[in-house]
Parts: sequence; structure tokens; C-alpha cells
Amino acid sequence: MVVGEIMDLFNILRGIIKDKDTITPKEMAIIDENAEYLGIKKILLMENAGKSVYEEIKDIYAENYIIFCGTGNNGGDGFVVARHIGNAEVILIGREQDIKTHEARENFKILKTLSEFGDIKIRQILRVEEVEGIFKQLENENKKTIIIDAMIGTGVKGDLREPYKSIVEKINTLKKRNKNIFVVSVDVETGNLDSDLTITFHKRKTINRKNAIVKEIGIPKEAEYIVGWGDLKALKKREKDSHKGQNGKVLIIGGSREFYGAPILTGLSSLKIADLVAVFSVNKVINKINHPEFILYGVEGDYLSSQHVDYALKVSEKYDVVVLGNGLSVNSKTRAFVNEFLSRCEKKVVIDADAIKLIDYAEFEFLESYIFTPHIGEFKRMNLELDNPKSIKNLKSTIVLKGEKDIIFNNEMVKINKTGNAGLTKGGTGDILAGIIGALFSNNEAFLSGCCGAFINGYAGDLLLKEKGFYYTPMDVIDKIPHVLKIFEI
Ligand SMILES: NC(=O)C1=CN([C@@H]2O[C@H](COP(=O)(O)OP(=O)(O)OC[C@H]3O[C@@H](n4cnc5c(N)ncnc54)[C@H](O)[C@@H]3O)[C@@H](O)[C@H]2O)[C@@H](O)CC1
Ligand SMILES: [K+]
Repeated sequence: MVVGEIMDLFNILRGIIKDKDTITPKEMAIIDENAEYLGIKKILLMENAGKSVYEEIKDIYAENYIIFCGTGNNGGDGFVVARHIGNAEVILIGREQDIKTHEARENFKILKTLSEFGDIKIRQILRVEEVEGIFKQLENENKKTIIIDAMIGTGVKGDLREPYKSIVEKINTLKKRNKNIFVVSVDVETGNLDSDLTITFHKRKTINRKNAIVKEIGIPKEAEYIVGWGDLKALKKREKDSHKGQNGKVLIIGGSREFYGAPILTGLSSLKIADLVAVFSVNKVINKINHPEFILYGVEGDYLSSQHVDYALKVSEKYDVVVLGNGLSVNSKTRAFVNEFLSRCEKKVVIDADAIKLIDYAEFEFLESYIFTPHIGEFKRMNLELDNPKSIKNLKSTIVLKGEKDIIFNNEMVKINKTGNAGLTKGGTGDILAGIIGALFSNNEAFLSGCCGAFINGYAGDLLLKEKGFYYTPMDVIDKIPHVLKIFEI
């Protein structure tokens, strides 16, 4: 499939799977990072965010501006608003050295310099008692005052802690007592703050309690649908004190008399990420495996068949994810195995290669617990009518359609991945992708696992292209997986 065809297909899917109007903080963080992946710096977005708040409030009459800023990027937006207003009192909740991000720090430094010459005042506080005086004064203030809440935005975790909790309560009480106070929240209302106006960025957030005004801040629509390092950062982090098994247990079911290498490649790539990897196959394959890292389950015969289903199901109970299909061969025995296994298996399954060809799609239900990884030839057998919205609406499984660009979709989301190059057309690289996705799927949602798997696999190929040109092997790709994970600090 050439790139033009891939883009046509992608655009058909985008026509059916509509963008969401309201997004979660996690989705916003992915978009934000992927805007940077596309070359748009976060500090530019912060500038646009702060400026858009200023534009929205500049015509509201006020003589006083007090901006409460937290130590994350929501606070950073507040610093930008202060600079645009020009005569504001900024209250940083924390110390300068507590400011968490580069962008917020840069904007704070500018404000500090401005405060030496102009009408910006800065205070750094740790306890609510340090602002009691301000609240007392504001209670009897006759001048119109705008309080800006740049305390916490989409980075909120759990219930509000002090001193935020008390500051929010104080502002709520103050508003009831003095009608001259107008409260504006930046992006998200902090805690249960009773703000009069909320200005949110790019898209409405699921955690907005009020009807927020949405402002564009220069995030291109492509940042919503391209796979980038933002997706990788959304993967569940490996805990430092985690123990064996917590980072994924993957069972590879595949292999046959003819094809013994495919499940090994899948297993080896899974092993770079997951804690435990097992291979279930015919003994002809198992006997050829001499990797001490694998747990091995062998059965008699040339092919897996229906008589092996009970055992395969029993074994699969010990694992988080099954990767099914690599090197299985296509015949009546393996067809019976695949269909019976899937109809009885309740685990998450990555369905690849021959398994995609063997499924009887007439009675098949595309469950949420499945990820399919077809190339276009396999995809065509899957009985999905892409120009029929009904067919896509019922598609709960995630599909990773491999090609020069990979399209990842289900009935709610569609994304495209641009990592990878022509060196990845060699036999075996598809097995590697299935292994990576299987490992990620142990601890992450299907769609995110599909996106990140495609990105990691392609990026490994891109590193190799730089080093060796197009002539690298599947084993080289496997060896590069840890490098990719290190680059993106996964
Ligand atoms: N997503 C985007 O595209 C953009 C985001 N920007 C801003 O960045 C914000 C997100 O920034 P961050 O991810 O740095 O996070 P936030 O600044 O929203 O929040 C993180 C800070 O809040 C503290 N915090 C979190 N939960 C708390 C709780 N329960 N009690 C007390 N303190 C708590 C954290 O310790 C940290 O200091 C957005 O809301 C938005 O305002 C903008 O700069 C522009 C672009
Ligand atoms: K806020």
C-alpha cells in the first residue's frame, strides 16, 4: 500500500471516528507532548495560553489583579497572564526553587526582572496564614478585583492538599462577602473553587466543573492524531520497587513444523519489556529454542490443533496477555485451534499473522480485549467494511494496520504513526511488533499499546537506518528496543 492509499484510508476512518469535544487530562498531556514532537515548543503554547486568558479578561473592568500560581505549568500560564496585564500581584504558592518545569521557570524569571522596574509584585508563600492580610483587605475592598486561579490545572492528583485547600475556601468565602470580586480559572477550576469564568485550552476537559470557554493556543489538529513521544510518556511507568511479574507476563502461542523462528522473534522482543515470556508450541519448535529466558510449553504434532486447546487455555491463565498466530501455519488443524481457543479464552490477546487469516469472521465478535496487527493483505480478510460506519461502530478491538505509515484504530479513536522505514519490510519484523505490543498490553490499554508498539518498532528501525542503512536484520531491531525505551525514558 503506497502512502497515498494509506492517507485515503486514514481520512475515511477520520470521517467515521469523530474527534472528541471533551478530553481527559491524560489525553491532553499526550496531545501537548505530541505538539512538541511536531516541533511546537511548550513555552510557545504557554505563551499562547496566557495571552488568550489576558485577551478574554482585558475588557472586564477591574482595578486590581491578584494571581495565585502553583508550581506546575498552570502556574506558568499565570505568570504569562501577569506579564500581559502588567500591574498584577502574583502569589506563588511555593518557593521559586519548587517550580517544576522549565517553561514555568523561564516565565517566572521574566516576571522577577519586570518586578524590579514596573507594577508587578511577587510573593512566595508556603502557608495560607501568609495571605490572611490580603484576604482581610479584599473583604472591604470597593475596587473591582479579578482573582486569577492559576494554581492547578490538568496536573491535579487526588484531593487538594494544603495550602491550596484553604486558599480555595478563602476565595469562595470572599466571593460571597464582596461582590466586587471576580474569579477567573485558568484551564481547570482548582478543587471546588467557585469561579465566575473558566478559560480552557484546545478542548474542554472532563474535569472542568463549569462551562468553560475554549481557546485555541496553537496546537495543530495533527497533534491529536499523530503517534509521538506523548503516547510513550502515557505508558504505565515501571515502578522502581516492582517485583517479578508486575511488568508483564506474556504467552506466545505460535510456531509449526515449517515455521519455528516467528514465535522466537516475538518472544525475544516481548522479553525486552515484559518480566516473563513463555512460548507454547509444538515440540518441533520448542526443541529448537535455546534461550534460557523463556518458559516453554510443548505439545506433540506438526501443528497446534483443537486437541491442544484445553492445555493452552490452562497455561494462558498464568499470563496477562497471549500473542497468537506467529508461525502457526494456515490449515484446518490450526484453523480449529485458533477459533476454539479464541471463543473460550478470556485473556487479552494480540492476534497476528496466521491467526488473522484463520479466524472465521462470520460469527466473530471484535472484543475490547483484542489487538489485531494485520498488514493490508491480512486486513482485507477481516470482514471490516471501512466505508460502512456501522461496521466500525461495532469494532471494540484495536487494529494496528501495518504499512509505510501505521494506522491504529478502534470504534472511538484513530491515529497514525510515521516512524519506520523500508528496512522494516524484512520477514520477521511483524513478529517483533506483535511481541512489543503484547508486552505493553500487559499493563496498558489496548489503543495506547498499539500506538506505542508501532512507534517503538519503527523508531528502532529509524535508529538502525542511521547506523547501518537499510540492511539491518530483525535481530538488530530487537536489540534496539531498549535504546528506544531509554531515549524516551520509559
Ligand atoms: N496541555 C497543554 O497543551 C498546555 C498546558 N498548559 C498548562 O499546563 C497545565 C498542566 O501543567 P502540569 O502538568 O505542570 O500540572 P499543573 O500545573 O496542573 O499541576 C501540577 C502541580 O500541582 C500540584 N498538585 C497536583 N495535585 C495536587 C493536589 N491534589 N494538591 C495540591 N497540589 C497538587 C503538583 O505538585 C504540581 O506542582 C494545564 O492545565 C495548562 O494550564 C499550558 O502551559 C499550555 C499548553
Ligand atoms: K486552575
